[in-house]
Amino acid sequence: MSDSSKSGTTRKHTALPKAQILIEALPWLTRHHGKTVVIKFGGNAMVNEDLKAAFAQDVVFLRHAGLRPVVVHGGGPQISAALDKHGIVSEFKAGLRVTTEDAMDVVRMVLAGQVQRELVGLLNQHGPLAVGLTGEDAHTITATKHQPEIDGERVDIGRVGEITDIDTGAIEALLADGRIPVVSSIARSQDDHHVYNVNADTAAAALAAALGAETLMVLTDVEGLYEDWPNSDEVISRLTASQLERLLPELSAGMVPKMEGCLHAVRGGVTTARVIDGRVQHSILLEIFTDEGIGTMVVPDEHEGDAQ
Ligand SMILES: Nc1ncnc2c1ncn2[C@@H]1O[C@H](COP(=O)(O)OP(=O)(O)O)[C@@H](O)[C@H]1O
Ligand SMILES: CC(=O)N[C@@H](CCC(=O)OP(=O)(O)O)C(=O)O
Repeated sequence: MSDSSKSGTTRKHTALPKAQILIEALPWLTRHHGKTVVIKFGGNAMVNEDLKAAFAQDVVFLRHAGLRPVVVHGGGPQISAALDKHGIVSEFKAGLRVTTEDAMDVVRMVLAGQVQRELVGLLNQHGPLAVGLTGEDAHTITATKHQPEIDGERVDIGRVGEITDIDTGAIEALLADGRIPVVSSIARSQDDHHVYNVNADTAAAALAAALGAETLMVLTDVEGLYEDWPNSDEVISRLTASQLERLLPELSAGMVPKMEGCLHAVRGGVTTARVIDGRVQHSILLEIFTDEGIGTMVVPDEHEGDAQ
């Protein structure tokens, strides 16, 4: 045997650890293959360009790994900044933006014309994958006027919508074509010819349930649901739907639509709903392909113990 072939058999394969990392993902790849994952990217998690680019990489990775990712995006801080420029003061009631007719135009401009376009652009740096739409398109999200109850009274908060119907046709067609739908949380109106502003967590949860998604993943700017916020940063790692239901009345601010959404999703057939820290680079991959599940996971009561 020549010296050169001998050295070939003993050559150190420096890339071997990479192969091991890839093969460790095999059980997760098998489990999630062909499954729909709805990922909500919150405006507060879009804190810098690197994170947004890593988010896009993760979503494209999921798509190439055989999953069917659907992105629903928020943009609360971006809307507030734009309203400020227009001299419109932002006000929230029951965790929802009071949306006048003028504010609605700005909301639509920012979500559909700015945030959605940016995410579509980032995803499409990896190929002709992402297609942006709003709930208005092809009747994807229909809503009626939402009047939340505050201290026992119905309150008018303007053009804020309560979802009455989801038509998954356009999203299903895009998924079947191998595309990544990127959905802005604006609904067509059931009542008139205008549109409604819908909280993006609520829209993502409703879409996840209607699509029969396996997972709803909500990326935000905290590690998950804190047990005793704001007094402690102890994260609740796992909750059943019933446990969450009991906890809901105690929750405040941005966590209300998120956790109501998670509950709606798992009660609507989604296997797991997770709130995870969007400030951690590649948090989506960590969550889907490793044991190191981070954040808060909500599971249906009957699946307690077997969802991962
Ligand atoms: N129990 C809780 N655990 C974690 N965060 C909470 C809790 N209650 C309220 N919050 C607040 O909710 C915020 C996340 O909601 P929100 O600001 O709407 O984010 P996003 O733009 O991602 O939708 C957190 O930054 C935190 O200030
Ligand atoms: C009715 C309502 O409150 N709509 C939200 C829609 C955007 C959103 O939900 O963005 P985040 O996910 O970043 O919070 C708003 O106007 O801020």
